[in-house]
Amino acid sequence: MTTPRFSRTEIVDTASLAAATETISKHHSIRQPVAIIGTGLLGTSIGLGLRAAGLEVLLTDPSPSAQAVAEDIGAGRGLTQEDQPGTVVVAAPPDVTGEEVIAALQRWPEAIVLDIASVKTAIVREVEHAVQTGRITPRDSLRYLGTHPMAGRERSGPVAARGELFTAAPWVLCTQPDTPRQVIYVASDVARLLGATIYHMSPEEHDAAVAKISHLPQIAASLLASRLQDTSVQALQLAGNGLRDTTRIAASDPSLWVQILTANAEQILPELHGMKSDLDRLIHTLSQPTASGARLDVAQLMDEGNRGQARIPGKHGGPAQGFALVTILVDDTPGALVSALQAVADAGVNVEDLRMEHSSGYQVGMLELSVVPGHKKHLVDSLTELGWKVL
Ligand SMILES: NC(=O)c1ccc[n+]([C@@H]2O[C@H](COP(=O)([O-])OP(=O)(O)OC[C@H]3O[C@@H](n4cnc5c(N)ncnc54)[C@H](O)[C@@H]3O)[C@@H](O)[C@H]2O)c1
Ligand SMILES: O=C(O)C(=O)C[C@]1(C(=O)O)C=C[C@@H](O)C=C1
Repeated sequence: MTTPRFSRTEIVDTASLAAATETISKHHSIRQPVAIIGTGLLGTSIGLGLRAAGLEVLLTDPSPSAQAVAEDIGAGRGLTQEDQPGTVVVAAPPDVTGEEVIAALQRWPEAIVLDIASVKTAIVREVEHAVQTGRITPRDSLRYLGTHPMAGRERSGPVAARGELFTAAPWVLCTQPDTPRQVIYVASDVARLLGATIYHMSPEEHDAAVAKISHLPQIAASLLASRLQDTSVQALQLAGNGLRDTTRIAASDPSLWVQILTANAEQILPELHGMKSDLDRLIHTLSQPTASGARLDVAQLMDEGNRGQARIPGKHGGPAQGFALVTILVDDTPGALVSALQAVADAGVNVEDLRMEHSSGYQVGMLELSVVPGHKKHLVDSLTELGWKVL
């Protein structure tokens, strides 16, 4: 069960397809109802997205309040003993996901069972072990497919859920050589209906990739933010975007990350050693900053960072697209943000990305919009004409 069928990564850019046709096809092969096991951030977001696509969704969570909130915000209705889901999505913490997958395969002998945990090899091994010990049959295990949506937030629980969380996000399907087509279709359709971009990888390829692009960034952000514990309030007041950009995910749930990092330790360790050697190099260089070659070495380190950063794909996949930034000063009053965005819409310009910055002590915010470079001048002119202050 561990040999990858896909030696290369296959990409089906469903988000671009959807954009081209302006609508995501609602036709799908998902067997209903869909049961979601675990109604935290991810489970509830999936429920909301599938409900919006018109699917029947059943919810269950050992925390009655998490389940009640998920039901109240419209992610589905409570699962009952009599229900026979056709598809099950396990959205529980990683260290109980394997057991929940096995329990679902046992309890609903016809259902296709997916999980969305952040690590994949450990869970595949648990399912294999359940086959070896006779808890489930090899045939049962074929109804399971491990998946991972590469979208989330630094907050947990159903209150933070959003049905649009997965729009244009990568969604990995850890397809195995013997995974039946029907199971792949169902998993693909779940991701596609939620607006995600599908990638096929083996569990091992997945875990190696996320060690670099998700787990190391989390560690770096946590270690960096940890330095702030003893930083004076006066110094923290000066914090600008640099600190905010590099520490957002340090607010993530520690119990989730304990599970992720320990489950993928084997893949993470080489990344940590690589980072340690870069740090050692910088410490060595900066301990004699005026020595011959020191400045060159620092410049090289920064340049290596530039090169790595430039390789991160942009919003639409592929090479990073350099959007132009337009910053508008917006009053900190109700409705001001809506008016600003309406003015942008009236100018006929699409917003590729946006963020809001507040300077402490001021009653104004800075609305930073990313737009296609060719549209920048027209947008700035239109907004200025309407009386908006564009920085
Ligand atoms: N948070 C992210 O950014 C993110 C992104 C992608 C994937 N994931 C994965 O999604 C899964 C859920 O993460 P989350 O962020 O939604 O966490 P969360 O803490 O918001 O929700 C987890 C939910 O699972 C419930 N739960 C605990 N034990 C359970 C069990 N045995 N059976 C069923 N439910 C159980 C909890 O009560 C809670 O409501 C994890 O496996 C995580 O690795 C998280
Ligand atoms: O954007 C965030 O807040 C995330 O934590 C998302 C993120 C990531 O991109 O690393 C974190 C862990 C998950 O397994 C998947 C996605």
